[in-house]
Amino acid sequence: MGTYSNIPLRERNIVLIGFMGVGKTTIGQLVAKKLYRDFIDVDQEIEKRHHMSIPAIFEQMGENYFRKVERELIVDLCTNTRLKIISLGGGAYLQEEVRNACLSHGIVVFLDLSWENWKDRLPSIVHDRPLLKNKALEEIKQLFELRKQAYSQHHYRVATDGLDPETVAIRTIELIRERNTN
Ligand SMILES: Nc1ncnc2c1ncn2[C@@H]1O[C@H](COP(=O)(O)OP(=O)(O)OP(=O)(O)O)[C@@H](O)[C@H]1O
Ligand SMILES: O=C(O)C1=C[C@@H](O)[C@@H](O)[C@H](O)C1
Ligand SMILES: [Mg+2]
Repeated sequence: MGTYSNIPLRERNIVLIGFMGVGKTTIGQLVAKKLYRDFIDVDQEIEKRHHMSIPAIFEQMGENYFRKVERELIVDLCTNTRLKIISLGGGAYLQEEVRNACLSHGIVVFLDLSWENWKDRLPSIVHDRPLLKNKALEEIKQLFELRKQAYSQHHYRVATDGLDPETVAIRTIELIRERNTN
């Protein structure tokens, strides 16, 4: 994986990727707290800037508009900030420009939850994820499988099945530390 940035490893943003509901927001907050770093959740940042919820943005402005705003924000954060913990929205990483910016300037961590475990989480997340609404489980599974290809482009992978958020956060930090100091 090419690295074209001259940002020192220890200063790079840590970027969490993975499917909707795997825990990017939850884990990102914990990692930031443990490392005494600022946390930025891209979905929350877009909601704040628009004074609107993600479902409302999708409904009133459309998904294409959301994707453009999401892409521009992430490229800006990757290029112009350091030392942050950044949680992406689940679909952001499907955009090539986003992948390139994150991989070049940041440390990309893929939170990997199996489909079997993920589907138990669906009832708790469906209400505010417009892409999950009114979809049959089989359709969601196809989306889950389809996106694996993009998520496979990462620096680190943390398998999260059966682990509570605290443990996932600790593993994430340990993994990055181990590799960066060896
Ligand atoms: N390791 C975990 N074990 C159990 N539940 C978890 C874990 N991580 C997150 N959750 C729960 O799963 C739900 C989704 O988590 P979260 O919002 O962090 O996902 P996300 O990856 O940020 O989703 P999105 O891509 O839509 O932003 C929340 O209810 C959260 O409490
Ligand atoms: O996976 C996706 O495409 C999305 C995930 C959420 O984080 C939000 O960014 C939005 O609901 C779209
Ligand atoms: Mg999130």
